Amino acid sequence: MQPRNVDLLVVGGGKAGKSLAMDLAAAGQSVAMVERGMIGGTCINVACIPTKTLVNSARLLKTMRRAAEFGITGAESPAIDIDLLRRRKDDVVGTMVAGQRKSFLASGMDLVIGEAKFVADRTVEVALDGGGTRTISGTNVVINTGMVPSLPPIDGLAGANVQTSESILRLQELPASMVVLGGGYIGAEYASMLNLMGVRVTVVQRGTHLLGREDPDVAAAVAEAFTRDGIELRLGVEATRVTRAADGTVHMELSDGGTVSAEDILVALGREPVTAGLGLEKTGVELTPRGFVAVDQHLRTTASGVWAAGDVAGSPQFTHASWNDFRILKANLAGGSLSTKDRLVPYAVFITPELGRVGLTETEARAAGHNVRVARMPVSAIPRARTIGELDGVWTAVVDRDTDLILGAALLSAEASEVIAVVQMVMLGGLRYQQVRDAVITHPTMAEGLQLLLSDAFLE
Ligand SMILES: Cc1cc2nc3c(=O)[nH]c(=O)nc-3n(C[C@H](O)[C@H](O)[C@H](O)COP(=O)(O)OP(=O)(O)OC[C@H]3O[C@@H](n4cnc5c(N)ncnc54)[C@H](O)[C@@H]3O)c2cc1C
Ligand SMILES: NC(=O)c1ccc[n+]([C@@H]2O[C@H](COP(=O)([O-])OP(=O)(O)OC[C@H]3O[C@@H](n4cnc5c(N)ncnc54)[C@H](O)[C@@H]3O)[C@@H](O)[C@H]2O)c1
Repeated sequence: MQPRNVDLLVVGGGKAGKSLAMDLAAAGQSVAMVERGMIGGTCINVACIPTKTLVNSARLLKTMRRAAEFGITGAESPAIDIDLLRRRKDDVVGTMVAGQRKSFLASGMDLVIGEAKFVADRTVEVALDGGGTRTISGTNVVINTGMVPSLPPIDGLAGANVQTSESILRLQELPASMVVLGGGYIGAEYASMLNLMGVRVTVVQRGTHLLGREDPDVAAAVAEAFTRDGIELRLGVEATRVTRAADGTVHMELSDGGTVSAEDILVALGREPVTAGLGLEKTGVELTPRGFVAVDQHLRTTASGVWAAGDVAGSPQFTHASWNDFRILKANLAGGSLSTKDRLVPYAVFITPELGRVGLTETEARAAGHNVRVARMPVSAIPRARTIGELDGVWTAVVDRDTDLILGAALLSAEASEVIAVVQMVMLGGLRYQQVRDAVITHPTMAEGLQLLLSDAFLE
């Protein structure tokens, strides 16, 4: 049977792919999108949205425990009800998934639920969810298959019935203790959240500091906050062997000869691109040495008419980066030449207090040859932090001494995920740091703290 040919075939309904599919279908193009089951993609189903919903509950619990400090009595013994917690998370996710399905169908796209595999040039065969197969080809094809948790070959790990960032969302009971293997973004967010929920947490991290991509002083401030809140950190060590005893307890042997035991284990050792088994060689798409789809700065793969976007294309692993990939693809499919080069991609790590990041770290700025000034300020200096009783954290910014432009910032505090967007806009607008320092900013807000940070008191 001849494959059905469409103007656009999207393989994997991630942020970039689904946005493009809806957009072009609504504009009248023939579009098919193949998705193997997670309507709306990773972010909505098993990543950003459920985790941040849970983080919100964990923070609320923390605030309620401090109620008396804020002059409120009657909330002395708040507790997590895991069933209600899961129900709220499922409600938030379910509502968003339902909304997505509606939008997909309203756009006029052909939504194909099943597993796609390339069988020829720009052509996939789909093993349909309901049984049977369908073959579809596209004049243009976008690969947006994302990433999945990786389980490295650590002795015993595969047989230890471990939790990943996906399975942990289905927990029926909160364990009394948890070892979190990996101190990157996922490990740090879960460690922080579980600890607030009353789980005794130990983080095992190979690197000498948490959040390996951050400056050592920023990571040290995170480590200090974690330790103060009762999280145990085992830094600079690797897990060498993992076993789960008959009573369910997990035992981990470490490279320094130490051991850690806990009721459960979360593995957060990074994610791997979904490219194996996709049959990409059948359509002439090459991979990078690490298994990502190789793309140029316009998101073109090595095969004519085949594009890739999001995590699988090696874009920064954030939903907003994939969303920006959509904009680039949309322009380039129409003959434009938008590029991923030099784009400013901020992010926030939703630990408590949270870390907002944009631009260069101090280490990166110095390595790039900038003549650097560093601003560093305890969050307790910000009036708003006093009124909300959130004094933990430190803000840093890196300023170019020659141009007075802000090169980057790391804000560890309450509301840092919001304030970092202000810094991003300052950077995008090319404002000098003095223009922020001397502007009129609403009092008392956390954003106002940027003026203090960039004043003589804190800028070296
Ligand atoms: C626990 C966790 C928390 C996170 N928190 C945040 C956060 O707070 N903020 C943030 O910006 N980012 C966060 N991220 C990262 C973010 O989730 C990803 O960067 C983003 O979802 C990547 O989207 P994407 O467009 O690459 O594709 P994805 O959303 O990953 O979509 C890929 C889709 O392809 C489908 N697929 C794969 N193979 C096939 C196939 N063969 N056939 C058909 N369909 C297929 C999959 O089912 C999936 O739906 C988090 C990630 C994790 C794991
Ligand atoms: N808020 C957000 O935007 C957010 C939240 C979660 C995840 N994400 C995205 O998801 C991606 C994946 O997150 P992740 O945390 O799984 O990966 P990661 O790469 O950030 O962290 C993995 C960590 O595991 C450590 N590690 C590796 N092997 C080890 C070993 N054998 N023993 C001990 N430690 C070891 C590494 O040193 C690293 O710190 C991130 O890069 C991020 O872009 C984003």
